[in-house]
Amino acid sequence: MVTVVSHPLVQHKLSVMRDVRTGVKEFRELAGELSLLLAYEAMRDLELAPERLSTPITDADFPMLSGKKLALVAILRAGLVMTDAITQLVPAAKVGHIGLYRDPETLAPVAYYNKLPADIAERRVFLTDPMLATGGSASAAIAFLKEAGATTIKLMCILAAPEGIAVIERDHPDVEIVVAAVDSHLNDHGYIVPGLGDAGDRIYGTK
Ligand SMILES: O=P(O)(O)OC[C@H]1O[C@H](OP(=O)(O)OP(=O)(O)O)[C@H](O)[C@@H]1O
Ligand SMILES: O=c1cc[nH]c(=O)[nH]1
Ligand SMILES: [Mg+2]
Repeated sequence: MVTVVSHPLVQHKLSVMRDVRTGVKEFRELAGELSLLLAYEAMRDLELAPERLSTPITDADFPMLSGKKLALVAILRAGLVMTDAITQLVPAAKVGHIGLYRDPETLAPVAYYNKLPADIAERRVFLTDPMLATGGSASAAIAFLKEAGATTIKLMCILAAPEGIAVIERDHPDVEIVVAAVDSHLNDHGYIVPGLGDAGDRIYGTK
């Protein structure tokens, strides 16, 4: 299942990120802001349970988060800016990191790091990566999470290509995707068109 967050604030911020004139500082800030808005949508179905509390006026039952605890997992590098932002909303969430880069020739994901919370199997996982292009990186990351025992996984991306969505739906039909926009297609180098360029390079200023 794919949820496209069509809220005007999300769409405006994404358009500014796409603009080639947007510099590193603003791009990184916008990626963080968009991540909060995507998380608001992705976490819409978190469970609540009534808890007895005292206001200054009286005692009553009020909704508090219940159910599985949360884990945020970043696909390095670019997913890091998303988990960093989202911890503002859910400070008790544990954070995992999966290091993957895409081989520029084959476009296949290459794994170089993997550090997940020990109790990942008991947590609801929100996997972050700004870009879902061929889907190879996200599919490999989800496979790592499942090997580690995770059963409830949502993938949060800023931008996706139809090709990447199709790969996740094929490899991991149980994983929901929350994204700000789905673009037209991939170019011959595996970049999303019209896209926003290389997210990692634009976040960290490495090009
Ligand atoms: O869907 P895919 O075709 O796998 O492409 C998407 C991946 O490419 C980018 O990472 P990149 O390989 O550039 O690594 P980086 O974040 O370290 O720059 C992006 O952040 C995704 O992880
Ligand atoms: O368009 C793309 C595709 C993969 N990775 C990116 O950062 N951008
Ligand atoms: Mg990159």
